[in-house]
Amino acid sequence: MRVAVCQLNARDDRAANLAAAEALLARAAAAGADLAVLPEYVDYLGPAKGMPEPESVDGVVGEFFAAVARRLGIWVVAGSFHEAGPDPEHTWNTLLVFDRAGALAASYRKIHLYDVEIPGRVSYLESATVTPGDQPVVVDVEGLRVGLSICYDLRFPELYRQLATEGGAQLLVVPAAFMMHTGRDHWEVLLRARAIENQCFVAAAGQTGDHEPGRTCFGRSMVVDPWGTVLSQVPDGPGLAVSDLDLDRLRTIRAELPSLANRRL
Ligand SMILES: NC(=O)CCC(=O)C(=O)O
Repeated sequence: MRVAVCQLNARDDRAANLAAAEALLARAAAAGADLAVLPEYVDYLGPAKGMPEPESVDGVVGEFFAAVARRLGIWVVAGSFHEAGPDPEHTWNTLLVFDRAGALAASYRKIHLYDVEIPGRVSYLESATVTPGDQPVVVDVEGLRVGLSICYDLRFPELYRQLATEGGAQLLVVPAAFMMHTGRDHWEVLLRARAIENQCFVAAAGQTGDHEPGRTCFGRSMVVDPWGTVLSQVPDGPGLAVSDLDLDRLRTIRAELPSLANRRL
């Protein structure tokens, strides 16, 4: 299984963001990727007042990525967009997974919302406009068990432990818009920790650069193996990284260092 992580600089122009995402997916397909992961808020990352109307999973964003997955013949993790819910004041932050035929294989609503106040650095209250999801999701991608998550979820190891143990995940995907201020020190450490402690591959696709005043994302999208080794990484700016997932290596690591099996709590 070959995986691509696509790093974007989405802004306040949805058509341009979708076109940029499609171009990266085309490059991923040309590089032989079976599965490509896109960042959180792939279609729009700009001021609230210009935000497109929230929509259902078969709205503009869903239809767009279904068609691209079908045309390119690859699996696409389109993470994420503002899904409309019953509460007009709140959306869900939802990731969609499309198979090679463009069929919706799974969806996941971000469980942990980014409510953080770091004076002078970060001020964000995601729960003011987003309703948390409550369902961990693992999807079967041609025999590979893939656990789904979004950005701030990364700080909550109990979610990933559940994906790996109860869900049998072998790959953990993390579409993100991780902030520059926290990303510098935490992003890679957290990704490698989730990979090591759950003995899973991790494919993390982030937004990069400036999006709107006060919002700069760290980028550094990467693929990590179950030993915690970074297999590939995207440098600053939009782009992609591609890695092959060696499932024999995962099985060897789990057999030789059986920390998942040795759990006592
Ligand atoms: N969009 C997010 O969830 C941001 C998470 C983040 O930057 C962090 O430090 O955590």
